[in-house]
Amino acid sequence: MKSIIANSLTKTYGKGKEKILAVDDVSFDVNNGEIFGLIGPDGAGKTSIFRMLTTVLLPDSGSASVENFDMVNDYKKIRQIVGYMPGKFSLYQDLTVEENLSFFASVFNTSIQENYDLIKDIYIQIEPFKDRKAGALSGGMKQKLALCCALIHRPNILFLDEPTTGVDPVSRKEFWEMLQRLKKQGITIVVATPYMDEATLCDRIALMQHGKILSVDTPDRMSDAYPDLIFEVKAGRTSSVLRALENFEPKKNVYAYGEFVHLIAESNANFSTSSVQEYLKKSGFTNIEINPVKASIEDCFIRLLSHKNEY
Ligand SMILES: Nc1ncnc2c1ncn2[C@@H]1O[C@H](COP(=O)(O)OP(=O)(O)OP(=O)(O)O)[C@@H](O)[C@H]1O
Repeated sequence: MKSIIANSLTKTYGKGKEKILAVDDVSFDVNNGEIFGLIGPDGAGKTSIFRMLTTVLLPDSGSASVENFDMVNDYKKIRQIVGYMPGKFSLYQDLTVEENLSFFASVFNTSIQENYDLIKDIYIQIEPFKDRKAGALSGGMKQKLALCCALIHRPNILFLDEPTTGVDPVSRKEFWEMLQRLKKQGITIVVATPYMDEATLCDRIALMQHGKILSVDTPDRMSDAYPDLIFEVKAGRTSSVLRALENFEPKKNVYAYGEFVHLIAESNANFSTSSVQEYLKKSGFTNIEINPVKASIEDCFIRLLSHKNEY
């Protein structure tokens, strides 16, 4: 069963020369009970898609249904069954943790007690600070409170817009563990994130850039379908290795990848790791490390950006 079906959603902002095409003919669907990730850099159009699907924003054209409710005609019904955690901290800074939660519960005619079992795992971690003003919480605690508020009316679908931006790595990991637990309770989760490493924690992902979806699939299938060879190369300073390999042939692409440089070659290219070794040695590099690696989602994304027309 589909939780969300989006058909050719398009959204522009502004007029004339100022006109921005934020969402460009986007279609995708989300299965019931899955964690679906919209992955893309700032400005890709993720928030605009979320705002349309949660009925905060009307599309210029296109349509969508959420749990079989039409985004325009049934917007009131959709608002009852979705939880939305916006990217920017949306809670009332001057209200305490408990007051924020009570407020969001009252908006949906429910109470903290009624749905406590759903948020318990998360709320328990911030309950010791329930009398603290939300504005005085750490980033990780704010995020947990915002998640509790988005869940307090027991939504069928949870929309999380960049929930881990500005959160430390330990809290990020804990957050994703919480999402897996919510998924087990049957909640469909749609999460927008600019972090490529979070893509592998989703069941399926859509890679986005400039308002367009470039590819939709499971993270595993996406990386298995990567058609080229990737070698990670290390030999001292990444920037120097990168500069040197930019002139190496036959290569298809080369870019910095953490402490490595990723060198891409066509699978049928006359390419050997020893020729790269030789080339780098001749260019004065020592301690050269070169290994074939499997494509990460970031590699897939970079490829899609440079080969848009092939897809
Ligand atoms: N209210 C608005 N008025 C004008 N332009 C807007 C408005 N909201 C978004 N945009 C523009 O639309 C494009 C898509 O923005 P959107 O917020 O949907 O992307 P995003 O992927 O969520 O990125 P971010 O993380 O930066 O919010 C961007 O170029 C943005 O500047």
